[in-house]
This record gives sequence, C-alpha cells and structure tokens, in this order.
Amino acid sequence: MPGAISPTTFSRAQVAKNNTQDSLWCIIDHKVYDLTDFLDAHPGGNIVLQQLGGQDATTAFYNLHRHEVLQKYSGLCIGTIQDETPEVVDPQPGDLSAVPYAEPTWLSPQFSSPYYKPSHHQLRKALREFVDAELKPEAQQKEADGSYISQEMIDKMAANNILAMRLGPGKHLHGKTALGGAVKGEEFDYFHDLITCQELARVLSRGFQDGNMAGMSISLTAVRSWMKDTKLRDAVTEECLSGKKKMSLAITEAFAGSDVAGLRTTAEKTAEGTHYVINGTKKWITNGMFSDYFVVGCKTAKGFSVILVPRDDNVETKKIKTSYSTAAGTAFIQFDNVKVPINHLLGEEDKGFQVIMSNFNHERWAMTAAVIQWMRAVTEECLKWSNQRIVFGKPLSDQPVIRAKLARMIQHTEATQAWLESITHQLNTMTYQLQNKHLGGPIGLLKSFTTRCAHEVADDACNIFGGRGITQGGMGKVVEQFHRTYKFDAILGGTEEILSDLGVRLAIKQMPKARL
Ligand code: HEM
Repeated sequence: MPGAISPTTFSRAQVAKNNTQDSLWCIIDHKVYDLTDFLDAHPGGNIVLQQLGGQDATTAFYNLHRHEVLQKYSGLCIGTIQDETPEVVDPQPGDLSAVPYAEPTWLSPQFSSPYYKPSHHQLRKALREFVDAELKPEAQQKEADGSYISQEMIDKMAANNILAMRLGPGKHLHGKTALGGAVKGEEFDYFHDLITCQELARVLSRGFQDGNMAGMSISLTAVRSWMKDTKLRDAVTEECLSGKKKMSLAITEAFAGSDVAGLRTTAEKTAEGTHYVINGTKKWITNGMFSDYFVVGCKTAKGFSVILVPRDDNVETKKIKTSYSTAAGTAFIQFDNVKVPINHLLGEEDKGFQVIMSNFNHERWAMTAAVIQWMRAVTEECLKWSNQRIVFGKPLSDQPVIRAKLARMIQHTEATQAWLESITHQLNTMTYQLQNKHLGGPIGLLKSFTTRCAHEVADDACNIFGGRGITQGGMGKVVEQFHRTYKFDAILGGTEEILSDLGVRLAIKQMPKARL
C-alpha cells in the first residue's frame, strides 16, 4: 500500500495516488476501499470504478447502491481518512430507525402513546433483534429460491413461543414466556400481538411472511375456539405450537371464494355415523404444500361445516405459482375419499359459517397490521432514496412533486396505524363475544381502506424509484416487491369490495330511526 500513515488511516492525497488498475482505491463516507482485486468482480463493471480511482466516490456510490452493499463487502475497506469520521448510519440488528416516520409514533422518542407499556417495548426490542439477526437472512434466501421455511427456524420460533404468539392473546399462552422473558403469556394482549405482526413483517419477504406459519395462525385459532373434543384440541395445539406439525386453512376453491354457499367439497357421514368422508378440491391454500392438518370448509347434509383433516395418502397437494414467492407454500389440494372421525368437526354440523366468521376478525386485523408495516418500510425507502439520489444536480427531494408523493405516503401510513391502534384498544377491552358483535364492521372497513392506501403507496413509491421500482434486487428491491405483492393483502381474508360492503351493511343494521 503506497503511502500508508498507519495501518488504518490515510490522507486524501495518499488515496489520490492509488488511481490505476494496479492499485485502485476510492473513498466512500470517509472510509478507504481498495478495489484493485474487485475490478473484475464488480457487478457494475471495472470501467466505472477506474473512472473514480483515487477519488471520493460517496455521492456516486449512494446514487447506485444500497448501504447494505458496503456491509456485505466490508472486507474491501482498508481504513479511514485521517481526522474524519463516517457519517452514514450503519444499522445494526435490533436498531430503531431515526428516519422520520420510519417507526410508529410510540417508538419515536419525542412522542408518547397511551397504549404501550414497558412489556410492549421489551417485546418489540427482543423481536426486532430476533428478526434482524435470525429470521430476515433466512426469509430473503427462501423468498429468492422459493423453498419453504426450515425446520430449524420453526424450532427456534417454537422455543421462543413466537408460534404461540401468532395466535393472539389466549389460554394457549398461559404458563409461557416469550423470547427469554420479554412478556409473560398471561399478560400478552392485542398490543403485544400487533407488535408481533409488525415486527415479523420486517423480514420484507412477502411470500416467506406467509410461509412463516400464516396458515396455522388463521386455522389453529378455529380449532382452539370450536373443537369440542378438548383432549384432541389440546394434543393438536401442542403439536402445532411446538412446531412438529403444520396447519392451514382450506376454505377457498376454484369454484368459490368469498361465496361460501358455492363450495363443492363434500363431507358425508358414514353409515355408522362415526366418520366423515371428504371429497373435493381447494385452491390458493397458504402453507398447504407443507401442512399436516387442514381446517376444511365442506358441504354437509343441510349446510356448511368445518372439519379438521389430517394429511394422509388420499390428500394430494400441488404447488401454485403466484406473484409472490413459492416460499408461502401455496397449494391446490385434492381430498379423495379422506376418512376423518366425527370428533374432528369444529362447532356444530351445518353451522360452519359461524366458525369461519368468528375467525376472520383476528386474521383481517393481523393482515392490516402487517401491510401497514410494509407501507412504512416503503415510505422509509422513498425518504432515503429521494434524499440520496442526485438528479439534475440536486437531491430528488428538492422536487416539489416528489415531496407531494412523500406527504401522501406518510399520511396513508400514519392514518391507518392510528385507526389500527384505536381498534386494537377495543380488542383489548372487549370480550370475544363483544369483539364479534362490534368489531367485524370496523375491522372490515379498516382492512379495505388500508389496502387502498397500500395501492397508493405502492404506486407513488414505484414512480419515485423509476426503473429501479420495477427491478428485482438492488436499490428498488423493497419497492418492486411491494408493488408486485400488496394485492395479496387486498384479496386474502376478504376482498376490498366485500369488506367495505360488510362494514357498511353492519352499520346500516344498527341505524336508529334517525332522520334529517
Ligand atoms: C466498495 C465499493 C463498491 C462495491 C462493493 C460495489 C458493489 C456493487 C454491487 C454488489 C453491485 C450490484 C447491484 C447492487 O447490489 O446494488 C454494483 C452495481 C453497480 N456499481 Fe458498484 N460497487 C462499489 C463501488 C462503485 C462505484 C464507486 C461506482 C461508480 C459509479 C459503482 C458503479 C456501479 C454501477 C454503475 C452498478 C450497476 C448499477 C445498476 O445496475 O443500477 N460501484 N456494485
């Protein structure tokens, strides 16, 4: 190394001398990088690097790369510039972001919130460390290669009771503590639940997010609430929450989605009355590819019933490719004469509609929490990008049209989070019966409004990022993914149209004889 003052500090003049392909250095954020051996390996080619040899390449670098590129290639850094210190924030696992609006109000030090207690902060911190250090690297790998969550990761989540937290508050958490004592199961409330939904969504891998036991979180809840055989219920709960078995909710078919009356899968009782025999198909079943149990919506003698069906040789699952990763394990399923004992029925025969409806509130609320987290992450991406991207010699954020888009993104994110927290407070203070009575409408309206907001955020973000907003990988990777996948939240768990209509129909039902 020509001209090193000490092993780790150099003067700018010394860096300037290393400007040939035999010794090519550059400065990025006051740090010195030796790119000589990287010239041929650089994905952007050797020419661009040679053009900046010996110079300060900070602006050029952040115009084209995410900061994580520097974290990945930290081995190329040979020191810092004498008497200068790096300025760019170098996020570490578990860190809160200091970018305005990148965290909800309750996590911003200058604000307060009536909803959150110390145990909420503890859980948030522990979960974020787990997600950043453990879950996110696996999520990003699985999202890219389309394979399913590893048993090792499921075991880690089970050991920390994260699988149990996915079901929301309840007796299944009693006697357990989450993440090394961050919160006791008995104290776990809907704000802990909200934090769990939002922190887990921070893996920013939409297919994996659903592949991470989303099926169980919307089906085991029905088993817990409605299975009469309590011994079987508890045995199945234990298998799933320990991560040994996986479960999914199998309602939709190619023939019918929200229109439950149009379902064609049948469950016929055997002559002895001891079993149901199930025949039919299901489509778009999240986690279906790797599930051991299916909570299946079936036509029975006089109506619709919900039955827990264990996988056997007569259950066939085929992969469906959707616009997110096959890491979600989305399946087409055929049940061909599958025999199930009658104690696998959930609730009453022919009264399955009640079972399904009572399960929907938590599912829709949880989906809303996650998509708001995505909107927030995308807003943070746009704030950073428009600040670092230089166009016509100025940061992109100098353009009023870009600032107007940022304003809308912040407004959509903050407004929906505030409504979500208000509904979460209601969940916390109502019994399960009262939640079902009073919150179905508001949650339906919240979810459908939120996914309309997500549509606006995805659209604005994509335009801000330009070509990068439609490119997988690199600067716009989060925006591209959100733009490609936000529709999952607008469709799964009830479409925007159905949910908006539900909200208004329930409101009209409660109208007093009020007149203008
Ligand atoms: C420590 C120094 C650098 C490293 C480790 C590095 C690494 C990379 C990597 C991994 C990519 C692939 C895309 C991505 O992941 O974002 C890339 C792309 C690129 N790099 Fe670098 N790079 C460095 C410095 C530079 C500098 C100083 C320039 C000068 C302008 C440059 C220009 C480019 C270009 C033009 C691309 C293609 C961008 C695109 O497709 O949008 N790189 N670089």
